[in-house]
Amino acid sequence: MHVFTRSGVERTSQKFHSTDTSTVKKNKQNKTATPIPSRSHNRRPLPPIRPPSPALPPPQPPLPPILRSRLASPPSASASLPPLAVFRLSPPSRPPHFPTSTAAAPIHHPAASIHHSCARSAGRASTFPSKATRLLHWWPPPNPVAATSGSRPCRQEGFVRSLMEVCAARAPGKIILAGEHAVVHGSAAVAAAIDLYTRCSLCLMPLADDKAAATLELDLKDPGLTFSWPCGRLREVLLTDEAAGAREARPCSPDRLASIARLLEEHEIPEAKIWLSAGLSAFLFLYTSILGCRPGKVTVSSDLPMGSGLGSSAAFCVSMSGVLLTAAGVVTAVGGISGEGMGWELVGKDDLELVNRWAFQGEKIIHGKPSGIDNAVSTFGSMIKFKKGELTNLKSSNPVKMLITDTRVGRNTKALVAGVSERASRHSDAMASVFNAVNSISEEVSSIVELAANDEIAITSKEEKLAELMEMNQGLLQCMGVSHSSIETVLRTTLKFNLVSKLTGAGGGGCVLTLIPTMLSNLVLEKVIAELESHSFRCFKVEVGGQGLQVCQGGCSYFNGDVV
Ligand SMILES: Nc1ncnc2c1ncn2[C@@H]1O[C@H](COP(=O)(O)OP(=O)(O)OP(=O)(O)O)[C@@H](O)[C@H]1O
Ligand SMILES: C[C@@](O)(CCO)CC(=O)[O-]
Repeated sequence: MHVFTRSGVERTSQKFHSTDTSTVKKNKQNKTATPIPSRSHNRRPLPPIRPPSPALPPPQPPLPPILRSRLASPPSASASLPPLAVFRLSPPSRPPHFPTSTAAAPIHHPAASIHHSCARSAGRASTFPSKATRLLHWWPPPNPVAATSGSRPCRQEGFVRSLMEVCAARAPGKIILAGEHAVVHGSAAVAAAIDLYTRCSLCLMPLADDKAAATLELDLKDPGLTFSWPCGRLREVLLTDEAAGAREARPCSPDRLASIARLLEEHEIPEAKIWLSAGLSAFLFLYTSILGCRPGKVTVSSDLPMGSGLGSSAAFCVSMSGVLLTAAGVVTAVGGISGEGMGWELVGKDDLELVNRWAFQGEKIIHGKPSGIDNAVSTFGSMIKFKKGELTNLKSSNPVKMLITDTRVGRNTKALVAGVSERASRHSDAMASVFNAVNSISEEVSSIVELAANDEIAITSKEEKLAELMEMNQGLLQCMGVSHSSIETVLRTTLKFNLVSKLTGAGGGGCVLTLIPTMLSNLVLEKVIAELESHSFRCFKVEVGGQGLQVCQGGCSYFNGDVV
C-alpha cells in the first residue's frame, strides 16, 4: 500500500470573481420532487427528494467522440452485450484518441479575440508552421544553456526547451465509489481513475521581435472556442512578465483573480457558454504563474462530458499543470507506457506531487472549496482512499463491474458544494452525523474492495456488501440535498431489477453508478440499459483504476493543433 501526502492544502474557501456564473443564472432544472419506490423485499420508500440548491446547469455539449464508441447501445447497434465499467488495475490498452480539429470564425475585440468553432469535422488551415520550419525559426536557441547542453538537456527551471517546443499531457477523469461531498468536510472517500482523458498540448512560440504581435492562444476543442490574448495586454493587466517560479504551487490571490476576470470580460464570452469562464480563469492563472506572459498556443480536447461528475475540471487542471510544468522543465517523463505506442510517458512521484499541488490551485478557482480528491486521483491514477489530503492506494482484488449512466442534466460542482456547506452550517449536529456515517461507509468500502474473493459465494457476498454501502451512501447524499429527479429516475429504474445505484461526483444531475453483480445475466443487463435509455439517458463503459497523468515531451507531433 503506497501513501502519498498532498502538502500545502489550503482549506479556506475562495470567493469567485464577477464572471462566476452561479450568481448569474438560476437552476432551471425540473424541480419536481420524486419519491423512490420500495424494493420488492419490502424496503420502505425513501422520502421525497428536494432538487439541489442553486446549481447552474451548463448546457450539455455534444457527446465527446470517444464516448460515442462507449455507448452501451450505439444508435445503430444491434442488441449485443452492453459494455460496462470494469475495475481493472492495469493500465488500459486502448490507444489514446484525438478528435479532429474544428473550423473557426473569428469575432474581433480590440484587446482579445475569441473564435467560435462551427463544425467538428471541418478542416482548418493550421496556424502552426511545419515542424521543420519551426526548428529553423527557433534556431539558434534563445538561451545559452540550450546551446551548450545537447539536444534534450534543458531541465533548468524557468527555461523552456527551444528545440522541442511541443509537449503534451493527458489526465484521466474519475468515479467516486463513496464519500463525495462529505470528503470536503473531512470524511474519507474512495475514488478511481477512468480511461477517459483530457489532453492539453502546448506549442511555445518564439519570443517575437515584434512583441506587440505576440499572443497567448487557447483552443478549446470541446466547446469549440478559441481565445487569444496579446501578451502585452496580459503583462499590463496582470502586472507581471516573468513566471515567479514553477517549483512552488502558489494560490491565486483575490487581486490576481480580479485581474483575470477583467481579461475575461474583454472577451464577451457567449452567454450560452459562460460556464466556461471558471475553466478559463484557471487556465490564465496556471499559464501565467508557470510560464509568465510568453507567447504560446494551448490546445485542449477531452473525452469527458463536462460538468457530469466524472471530474472534467480536475482532468483539465491536472493535464494543464502537467503540460506547463513539463514545458517549464520542472517535470520530467520517466518512461514509456507499454502498449500505448503514442509517446505517452509516466511521471515520477515527486513531479506528480508538484503537478497535483498546482492542479489543486486551479481546482480552487473552478470549485471554490475542493477537497482535492478529484485532482489527486486524476494525477496519481489507480483506486484511492482520500481523507484530509492523505491518499492511500487501494489494490482491488476482484473486478467490480459498474454501469455509468449519464442523466445529461448539467450542473455546477461549485454551487452544489456550497449548498452542502450552507446546509452544514444551518444544521451542524445533524450534518456532522451524516458526514460521520459517510466516513464509516468509505472506510468499509475501501476494506471490501481490497478483500480477495475466490469463489462465487465469496464474490457475491462481497458485491452484496458493496451494494448495500452504495445504497446507504446514496441515502446520505439525499440528506445532503444533492440528488435530483433525474438521478432518482435512474435509482428507480435499476431498483426494479434489484440493482443498486448511487450518484457519482457532485450530483444534481450528471452521472450515476450502478453496481453490476458478476452473476447478473446479460439479458437482464440489456433490459436495464434499454429502460434507462428510454428515459434519454446515456449508458457507457469505462475501464477503472488505470494510470494518472502522462506526458509527451517532444517526440509528439502536431497536425492542425492536435497532438497526433
Ligand atoms: N475540456 C474542457 N475544456 C474547457 N473547460 C473545461 C473542460 N473540462 C472542464 N472544464 C471546466 O470545468 C468546468 C466543469 O467543472 P465541474 O466541476 O462543474 O464538473 P466536473 O468536474 O465534470 O464534475 P465533478 O466535479 O462532479 O466531478 C466547466 O464548466 C469548465 O469551466
Ligand atoms: C463533490 C466533491 O466531493 C467531489 C466532486 O467530484 C467535491 C470535492 O471533493 O472537491
